[in-house]
Amino acid sequence: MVSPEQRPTLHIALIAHDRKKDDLVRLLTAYRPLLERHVLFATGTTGKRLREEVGLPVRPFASGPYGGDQQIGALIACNLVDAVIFLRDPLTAQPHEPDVSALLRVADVYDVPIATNEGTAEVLLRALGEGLLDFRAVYRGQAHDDGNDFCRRCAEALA
Ligand SMILES: O=C(CO)COP(=O)(O)O
Repeated sequence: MVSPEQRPTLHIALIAHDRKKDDLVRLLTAYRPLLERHVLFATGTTGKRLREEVGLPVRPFASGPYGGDQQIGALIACNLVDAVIFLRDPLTAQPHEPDVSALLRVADVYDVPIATNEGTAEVLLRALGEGLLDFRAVYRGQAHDDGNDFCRRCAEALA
């Protein structure tokens, strides 16, 4: 039996569209002790709220409409993201819809567990707590393009 302290630190991306941000804040407040020991990053406005309202040490990326989804997608393409919680708003058109689709697509390319609604996010967080996502640490960093300097530098920056 592996104790929580022995478990690998995972890289988790956290994103929410505007009308889902309150839901994400509430959800992650409940799971804060679990998340604190992992490397967390988020799109700009989501990250600001998680830092200020939940107290999570979230690394900021650009705001979604300004390329934040693409930045996180680039990390996924380096296989540096182990799980994504992305509470999407399915009822509001987004100006950067192509970026959203691209993020979901690249997560599928790399088989990254991704939750796009609160129900699945709850399941993913419980799985994280049980160690069911630890296998991701084995795959992390195995980019399709070996010797990719961009990915190597990103990995160093996130370490
Ligand atoms: O738009 C987003 C995801 O597509 C989220 O971006 P923000 O966290 O900057 O609001």
